[in-house]
Amino acid sequence: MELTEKTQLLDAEAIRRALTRIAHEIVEKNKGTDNLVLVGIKTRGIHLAQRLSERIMAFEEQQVPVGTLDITLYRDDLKQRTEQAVVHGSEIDFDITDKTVVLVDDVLFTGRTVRAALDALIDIGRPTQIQLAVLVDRGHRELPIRPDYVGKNVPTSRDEVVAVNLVETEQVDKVIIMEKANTL
Ligand SMILES: O=P(O)(O)OC[C@H]1O[C@H](OP(=O)(O)OP(=O)(O)O)[C@H](O)[C@@H]1O
Ligand SMILES: O=c1cc[nH]c(=O)[nH]1
Repeated sequence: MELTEKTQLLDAEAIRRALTRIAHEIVEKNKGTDNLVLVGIKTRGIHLAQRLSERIMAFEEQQVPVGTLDITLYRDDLKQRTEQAVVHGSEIDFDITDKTVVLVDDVLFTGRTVRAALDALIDIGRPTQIQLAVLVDRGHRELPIRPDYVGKNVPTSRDEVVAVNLVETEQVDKVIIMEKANTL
């Protein structure tokens, strides 16, 4: 499937400002950083969680731990085109029981990845609360999942793909909409 770049949604400055705002919102909503932990969803959610933790350290002088979850979507039924999310592993070397866990991902679409992440977290421990932070909410939810913190809400068509590029993975910070040239 060919993808072509259509529009740039966020540049590096806009991503920086959105993450700074979200970092402040997380601390404000939770009245500080006590019992707060961040868990990033592979791949880019991990880098965003690390950036949020660094931002919180800069203005609160508190270290918020960052864990990671590795979740992959696969299409299990070509006829129904249903996507399933599978957890491949986690690196959470702290106890999440009695903690407020902020899950972090780059894009929220159907919600299937987040649902798998919620299952994985509940298997690992008993958090007091789980919140969700995403850089882009592009709509088209298939499950009753909503984010608590959003960098940008972007109305999209199903045929588009939102691509988050980060310095850590693509050597540049930008968010673009890609259009599918043809669909199956
Ligand atoms: O709400 P959903 O429909 O589950 O879609 C959102 C997920 O899709 C993307 O991951 P992708 O599987 O493309 O992996 P990647 O981020 O490692 O490229 C994105 O990073 C989210 O994790
Ligand atoms: O557009 C989309 C949909 C799911 N995941 C992405 O990263 N982009």
